[in-house]
Amino acid sequence: MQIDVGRASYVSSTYQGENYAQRCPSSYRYTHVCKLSFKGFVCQKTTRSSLQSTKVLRLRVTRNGTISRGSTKVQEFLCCTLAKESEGVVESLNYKKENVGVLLLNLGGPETLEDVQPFLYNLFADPDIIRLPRLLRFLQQPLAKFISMMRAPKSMEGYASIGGGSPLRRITEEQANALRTALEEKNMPAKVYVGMRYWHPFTEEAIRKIKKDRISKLVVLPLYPQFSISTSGSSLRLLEEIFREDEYLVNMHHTVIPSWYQREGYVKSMATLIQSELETFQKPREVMIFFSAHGVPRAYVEEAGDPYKDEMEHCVRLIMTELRLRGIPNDHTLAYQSRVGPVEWLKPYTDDTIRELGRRGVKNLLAVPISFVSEHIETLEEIDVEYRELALESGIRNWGRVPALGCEETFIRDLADAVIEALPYVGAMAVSNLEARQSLIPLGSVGELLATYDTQRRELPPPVPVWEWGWTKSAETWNGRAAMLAVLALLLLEVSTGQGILHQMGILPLFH
Ligand SMILES: C=CC1=C(C)c2cc3[nH]c(cc4nc(cc5[nH]c(cc1n2)c(C)c5CCC(=O)O)C(CCC(=O)O)=C4C)c(C)c3C=C
Ligand SMILES: [Fe+2]
Repeated sequence: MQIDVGRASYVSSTYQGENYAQRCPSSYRYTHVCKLSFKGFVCQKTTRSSLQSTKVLRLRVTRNGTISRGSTKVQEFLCCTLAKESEGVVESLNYKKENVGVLLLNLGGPETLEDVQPFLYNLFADPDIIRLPRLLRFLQQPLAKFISMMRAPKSMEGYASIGGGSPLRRITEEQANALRTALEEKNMPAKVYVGMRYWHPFTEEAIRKIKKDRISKLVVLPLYPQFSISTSGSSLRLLEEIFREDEYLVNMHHTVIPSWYQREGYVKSMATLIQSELETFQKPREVMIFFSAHGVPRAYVEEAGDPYKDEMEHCVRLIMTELRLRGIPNDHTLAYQSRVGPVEWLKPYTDDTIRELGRRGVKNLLAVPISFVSEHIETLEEIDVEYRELALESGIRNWGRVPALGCEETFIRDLADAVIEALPYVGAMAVSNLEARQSLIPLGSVGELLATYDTQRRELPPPVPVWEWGWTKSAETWNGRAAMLAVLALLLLEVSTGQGILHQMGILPLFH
């Protein structure tokens, strides 16, 4: 028996009737367990690509060793598996060389203070951030201009305090380089591209490079561990639009890794960072582990079906389980930070929780930013400055913060494994693979993935106010809504009459 990938002799001598899982090194068993039985020429591949789900794929192997279903994917899967498992043993892999690319998607951030307002404009012009009723969609851009101008001074203050710009581009590019090296070390040479949603290098720039390099297989990897409509979802929607309009891209095989917080490498690297930061406290056992996730408006979860909250809670459980296995029994809390505007965001809020923990007599707090893998304004300013100050005022004596993962080795190596494991699925999901639907958000093509959630694209309350005043939360909410209506009415009037303050400021004509 022989399969025409990998080293034929290796395949024939070891796979016959044998439980492949028994031959895998233990570290490897977590990611792939392959059971190949050639009796009756059925090949069964069991993939545990995450701690969460076990996937089983049955395939027919013909008498001459070729696989009758999904042959290319499986051949490549076996190839990667063989190459990985028997590193140094396999000398030649005679499968067709593909031009593999990895596209890292991220938010992007202003690099200078002048960039802040146009960056905010791009963010608020995103219909996945401000979703207007169909009839008012024509107002998206003028509204984005208006809100970005209102918010820019406050945001600029924040960016000024962290050195005049966001470190996101630099860190993401370092991560891309590290991932390329890790893939090379795993015998899977690939080009790695960075595509930002709201600032340079924009997704469109990355796509231009991908086309120029004639990439034939693309793995799309949003750099958000957990999936949200407002982050990965928005980036993927943009990507889908770009793909749909381009003949080359429509035909290029691709797959998406929608969320990966459940991967062993991520969970373990987070646990290691927490463990080492705990050791900096005088009494590590008494420290409250305080997970602070970026919030989203509640309506995203409750009305549009955003899996973000579920994934976040699951993520925290996995990290805590890993810490317990390491003999770290500390208490922990999860709260949501960075809310903007008068609508309700996911609760509990980070600031309220810090005050509450202070009231309950907690004296040692270790903040763990959990929704993002690089340092950014919300770790460097909001957590390190604002929340630290609030914690000390609330009676917490010792404060610590876990650094973002950045280019941490185990993490990057695991991302490389995620890419390698995704490759067999490239181009495969258009056939509505049942196996892929087992996970919360399935691995799949952009189009199919977007169809699995938020199908109706319901209108959502705008998460940001266009104006804020008032003393109480409820007054703020109603003021916000009233102001929103007033501004919309003004905008409507301006658009219909061609006269008004925005025209005088030179804003509206830009969008005509
Ligand atoms: C998982 C992470 C993030 C989610 C979810 C998210 C949702 C979300 N954000 C805004 C509004 C703003 N976000 C801003 C910056 C920003 N957001 C994230 C991550 C998530 N956002 C990051 C990493 C950054 C920082 C980038 C950097 O430059 O370092 C900003 C700009 C900064 C500011 O003015 O506060 C805004 C505004 C909304 C409305 C939203 C969900 C609907
Ligand atoms: Fe944000």
